Amino acid sequence: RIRFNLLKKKKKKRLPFIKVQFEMWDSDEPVPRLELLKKVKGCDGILCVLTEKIDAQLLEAAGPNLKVVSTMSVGFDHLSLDELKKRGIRVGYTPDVLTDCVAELTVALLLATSRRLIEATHEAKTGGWGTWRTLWLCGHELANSTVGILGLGRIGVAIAERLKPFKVKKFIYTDVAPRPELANMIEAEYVSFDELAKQSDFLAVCCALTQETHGICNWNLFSKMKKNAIFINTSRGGVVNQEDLYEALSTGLIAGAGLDVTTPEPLPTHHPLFTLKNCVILPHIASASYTTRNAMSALAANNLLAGLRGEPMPKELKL
Ligand SMILES: O=C(O)[C@H](O)CO
Repeated sequence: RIRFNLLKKKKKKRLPFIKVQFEMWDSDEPVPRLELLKKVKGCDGILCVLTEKIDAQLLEAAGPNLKVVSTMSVGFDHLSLDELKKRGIRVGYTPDVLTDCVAELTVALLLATSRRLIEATHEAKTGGWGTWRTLWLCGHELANSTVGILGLGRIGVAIAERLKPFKVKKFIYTDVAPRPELANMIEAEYVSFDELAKQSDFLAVCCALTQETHGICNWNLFSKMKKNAIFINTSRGGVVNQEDLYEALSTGLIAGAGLDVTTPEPLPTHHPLFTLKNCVILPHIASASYTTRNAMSALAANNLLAGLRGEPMPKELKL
């Protein structure tokens, strides 16, 4: 629970001193919903992570004091933006500080998937490693490939910058409109959604989950992709139709998929995608480095405090 009082302004340029009373959920497990609904009552601000749904029900439970919601994430699909806007509640989020970390993990996942590293270590450990065989565990290489980016933002650029030294031949991207200022940084060509599907040897999904992108990676996309294509998703599980992805992977329509995000999370261990050798699934760890998580939490706290002071936030989401 957060209360704040403006005590005094010392000098003109100094930030006003605010006294904040807060209650912290001191566990790595999400706050049980009913408890959260009780605890937010009367709060002036909420700092949340992506497991908390900030929707009309929660905003009603918080009541009219609530002025700021600060999420420790770059993604904001867990926030009902319309409801927040309607109530004049400001929103902080954490872009930029996680870009390097997410791009690094995306490259790691791409290589683990395309060079079949998980399968390979499993074979080595469980007796599958026989004599050297010419086509055993062959994968697909980045050299001379075309890499497609679905949704070009800071993270897409950072991924391309890291992949370039692997001698990628061409970067292509699609988005709602061309983004020349970002595309020029990586010499990426703007193409249609269909061309992205047809041309990409590697396709990295980097778009935010919105009503427009929900389920956008479905049979329509997979059926146009190359047989050797590798599909990588480190954005949100909701952009993928998982039944269609399973079909595409199990029938050899595409070569492999690396997913850091799924629907739901955690993905139940009996889910069919876990049965596929050509699907590498990680438990949503793209931003999981100590440096990045510390930076995200500091930024989220500073967003919250700035919002409570009524000042511009370091990173405020335009509603
Ligand atoms: O939205 C985010 O910040 C990421 O998904 C967390 O890893």
